Amino acid sequence: MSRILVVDDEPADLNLVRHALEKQNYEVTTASCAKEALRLLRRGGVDVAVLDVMLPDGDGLDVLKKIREIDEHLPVVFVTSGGESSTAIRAMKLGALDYLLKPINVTELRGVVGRAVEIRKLTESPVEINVDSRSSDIHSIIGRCAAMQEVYKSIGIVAAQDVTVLIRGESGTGKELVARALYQYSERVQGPFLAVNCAAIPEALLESELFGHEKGAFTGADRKRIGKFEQCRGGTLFLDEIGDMSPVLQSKLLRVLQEKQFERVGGNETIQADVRVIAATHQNLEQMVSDGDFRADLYYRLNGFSIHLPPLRDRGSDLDLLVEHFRRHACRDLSKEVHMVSRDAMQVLREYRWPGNIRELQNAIRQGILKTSGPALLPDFLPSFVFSSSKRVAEDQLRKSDSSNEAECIDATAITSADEQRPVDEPINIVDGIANGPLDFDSPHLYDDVIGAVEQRLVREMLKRTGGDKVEAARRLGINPTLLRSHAALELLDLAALNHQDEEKPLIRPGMTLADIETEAIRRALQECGGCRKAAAKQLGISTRTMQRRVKELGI
Ligand SMILES: Nc1ncnc2c1ncn2[C@@H]1O[C@H](COP(=O)(O)OP(=O)(O)OP(=O)(O)O)[C@@H](O)[C@H]1O
Repeated sequence: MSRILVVDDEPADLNLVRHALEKQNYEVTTASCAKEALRLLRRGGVDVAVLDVMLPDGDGLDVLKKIREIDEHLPVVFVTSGGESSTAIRAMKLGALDYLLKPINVTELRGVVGRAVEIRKLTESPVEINVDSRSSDIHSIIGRCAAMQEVYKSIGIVAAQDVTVLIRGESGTGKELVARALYQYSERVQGPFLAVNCAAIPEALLESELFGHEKGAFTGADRKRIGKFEQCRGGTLFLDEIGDMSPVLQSKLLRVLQEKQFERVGGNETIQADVRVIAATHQNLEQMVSDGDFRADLYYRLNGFSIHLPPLRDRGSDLDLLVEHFRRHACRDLSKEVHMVSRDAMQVLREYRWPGNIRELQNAIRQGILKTSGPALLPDFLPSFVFSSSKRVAEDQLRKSDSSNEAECIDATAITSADEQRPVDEPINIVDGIANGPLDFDSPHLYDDVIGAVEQRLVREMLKRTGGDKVEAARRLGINPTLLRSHAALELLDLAALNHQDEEKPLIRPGMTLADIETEAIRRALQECGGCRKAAAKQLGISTRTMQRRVKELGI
């Protein structure tokens, strides 16, 4: 139950507010002066304060400043008689949530306090962070970083207002989740919430999907169809990937937003739209406007209130919370008992850049849990793209592979010391001494082991000849890194250095599945195209819609 502190030195007003709020099932605490109010606030547990602007021992501005020292985010609602409104307005500029005029209108009071309570919930306990709670919902928004606190505040401010909201952020940052939160905390919560992904529906069908069509409107329109704007009457329509909307549809959407009217495709009847639109995009709409790909007037209309979701790599220790959240849910869904993520695996997860953000993290944890047989998720169980991008783990692996190679019959380093003594230009038989014992023809890794060992020897030899110049060594070897089999050879050449020189980075690495390779290809194309799916799709020779679908399916 939310606790409201009401402070007023006039007993009649104090009682009026107290009764009005108690009827709403709030727990109400009262005080008649600033000193008493601050004492109660210091004790904690207050969710919202409703304060008279003029108290016998201080005015609203002073009290607000002191409140802020105690509780930075406490929603404060001022109550004022007409004469002190300027103080109340100044207090709002200092961060008070709202102010009410005396005589108090109870409905208004309840509305403002209700909103304040929601904001408090969203900002102070916005997420399920009790990792042991079995009841926690997979759809909870998890995160405590400052940027996410801003998101919660924005949700609190705008959710209950019937305005269009634009949610921006890279793919997989939780835009749909936020849209649902906006809906959930809105007045329209009794109405439907419908979502349309503008990039996933073929252009020709999208208009009819949104606005419906009359029978015979076009070939194949054998019956009248009700579109989402009509279905969603009284509710909230989430238009995802708004940047992919065609110019014709952009105009039609603008009209709905401005005039709240539209016609079905092929129809004359004007239909009233009682729908709140929440739009989302990962695209740079400003750039699209200046390129002429997105209508400026629609952009301004949508951008009236926007919420920006930070990429996962900027969320600091929220990653740990999210990992824990997804571990628990994956275990529950897959009936696995993986009690923890090992420290090394956490390190790998922290070092990865997460271009696919939270969706990618969720999938990585799920895949890891699937592969884990013991009680702890270890780095080896993480998808290869996460694992192999961690430098520290790569070094560990190199050490491991070096030490295990020493013990095994296939040995890339067997004649290294002899090589050191040999003049640089003396001919060498690179396979000599590679196998220092009988080969295990039953080994499933025999090919990789033998070829990998030869590679290592070859790379070492070339590095010697180029005086350690890795880029030159790769060039002279004519190496296509995608074909290298041995991790140690890759490390010797220091792919990071090669990439830095704009050399090709291996797209295909040993152990990758087809899905891994596709994921990697899409991720790179996106990176090269600055996150623009359209351009990346073009680069890969697939349609934007296929790109859209694969990004979701592969959890990029
Ligand atoms: N803060 C968060 N806490 C917990 N789960 C989250 C959070 N943000 C996103 N997720 C989860 O990550 C996945 C992707 O989120 P969502 O679909 O909302 O992202 P999106 O930004 O809309 O992606 P896209 O741009 O690709 O449509 C979902 O499974 C969602 O539940």
